[in-house]
Amino acid sequence: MTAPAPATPHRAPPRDPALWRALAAVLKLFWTGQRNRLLLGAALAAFTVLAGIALLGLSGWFITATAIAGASAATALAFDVFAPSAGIRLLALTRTASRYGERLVTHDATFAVLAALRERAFRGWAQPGAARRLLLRPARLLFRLTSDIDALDSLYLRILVPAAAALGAALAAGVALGLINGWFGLLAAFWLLLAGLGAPALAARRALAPSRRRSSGLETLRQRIIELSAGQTELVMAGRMAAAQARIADADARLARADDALNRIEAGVTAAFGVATAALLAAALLTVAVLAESGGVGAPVAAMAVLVALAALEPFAALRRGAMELGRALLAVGRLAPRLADQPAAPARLRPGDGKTAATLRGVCVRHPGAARHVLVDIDLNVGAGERVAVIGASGAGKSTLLALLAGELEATSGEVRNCPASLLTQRTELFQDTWRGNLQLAAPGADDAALMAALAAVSLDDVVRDRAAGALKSPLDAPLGEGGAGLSGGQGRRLALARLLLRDAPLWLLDEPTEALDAATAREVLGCAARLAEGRALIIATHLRREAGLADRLLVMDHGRLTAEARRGEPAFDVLLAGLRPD
Ligand SMILES: Nc1ncnc2c1ncn2[C@@H]1O[C@H](COP(=O)(O)OP(=O)(O)OP(=O)(O)O)[C@@H](O)[C@H]1O
Repeated sequence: MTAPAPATPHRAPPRDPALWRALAAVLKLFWTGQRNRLLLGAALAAFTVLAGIALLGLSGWFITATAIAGASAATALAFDVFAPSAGIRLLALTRTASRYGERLVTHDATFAVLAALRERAFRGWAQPGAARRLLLRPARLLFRLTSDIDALDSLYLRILVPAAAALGAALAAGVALGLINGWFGLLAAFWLLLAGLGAPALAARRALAPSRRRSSGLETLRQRIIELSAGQTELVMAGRMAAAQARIADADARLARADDALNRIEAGVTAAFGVATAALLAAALLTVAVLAESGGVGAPVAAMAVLVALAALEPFAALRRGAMELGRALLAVGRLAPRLADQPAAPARLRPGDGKTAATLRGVCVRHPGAARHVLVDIDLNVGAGERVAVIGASGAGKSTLLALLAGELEATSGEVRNCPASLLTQRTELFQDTWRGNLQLAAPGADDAALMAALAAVSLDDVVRDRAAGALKSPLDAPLGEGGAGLSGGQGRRLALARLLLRDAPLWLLDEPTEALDAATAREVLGCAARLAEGRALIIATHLRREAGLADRLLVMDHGRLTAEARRGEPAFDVLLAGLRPD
């Protein structure tokens, strides 16, 4: 079970220039990724809103004009009902079509951008340093990859698009009402912008803190629930179950408090829109009454003006949701931006080009990120092509770190590392709940079924997978594997890991305690398999076990991060060192 993680600290306040730079960088990714579709979506949204306002205005005018025209037979016969009703139908149809098109285009463009961002973020986290940090907090990685990226959809869908449509509405209403009376148009546009943008802006500002609290509260709640369900047994044994439940209840209560605060703000902004609408309605009625009194406008135009003013405020209400989600989106932007930036390419490893060397290290020191002291100190090492080397030494001496360095998972703090492409077999076999094919293709995404079956045959697992599939599936590789390789014996799991190594086809294999947890007979079988498959490759094995070190032609002794002794097969020291290792 992972150690309980503290609640995520709240990130920099929104005035932080770094946050605005990050926001600009994320918006730039939207812009460069899907510029045309994003613009088309915003244009369709603005058109939908304008068509809605025109529809309401024209309907008001038409109903009033028809009523007045119907007052006498002469005016009723002269009144043209066809042109306005055709206009109403046209507006209704185009509004429906453009709304449908807008939804399609904006969501399609947003999902395309988010999919690209998710891949970019994933690649960012797959960098050696970031991946190692996140492995300590896997629940956070999951949350960041899902919720944080999803939160970015509000930036375009719920903030930029409604804002563009609302501004278009204010402008169009201002011009339409200005044609009736200049001051009327100017003041209406001013009120629309002041109330329509002011209320959501105020709400967004007030909602920043609670929506950040909500987001981090949700992350903490998920993390604690995962910890509780993954570590139930340990918690019960340690008598800490009640405390773990209390921590979940506490996170839940914090989440509920943040939800309450957000609901209050949302209710407030809804009320503010109600007041702003009522004020606009009253002012518009008074204005048209005065204009009608002075003979400036007739009743149909007056009705149209009131409805246009009312309809123009409605698009601003759509900004309400964006305002509530701005805090969450900004928090996501702040957390994601460093991972979305173009990753500096890892310093190019120099590869030995002579065909005789698999790895050369000169004066190499390594320190783990955040650690105070070096784990590897002044390492000089030369491993020939096809050579088999075992690194032995006490637990914590730095053997796994040396392999991680050669695998490219860690960078040297100083010194020079040259090695040919390497594959690492870690101490734990990482197998996932997926098909056999999915588990194997992790090593070679492009490998076809024939190549995968050949790799399984090389480790004598082809019959096992055929038995599992029992002919019921299209391909034996479709057979499912349980989480952590559940359903496989320890030896089979290790052999499956060896098959993956084979699929990578690297000239240097790094084996970290390859048979540590296996019984002697299974270990011999796995080691025989590894020795056969590694033919022609260089092999570096980190081990405490005699049977594993016995594969090597040379033994290297590591002590507190330094290589302190070595012996080649045939030298008396080799047998002495081998004899000092743990027997089967
Ligand atoms: N990610 C890490 N961050 C900080 N320190 C680490 C990290 N990984 C390992 N260390 C430390 O580096 C030192 C060497 O660890 P390493 O795993 O390389 O030793 P090892 O010789 O392989 O041990 P073992 O035989 O038990 O596997 C240890 O003191 C360990 O605590």
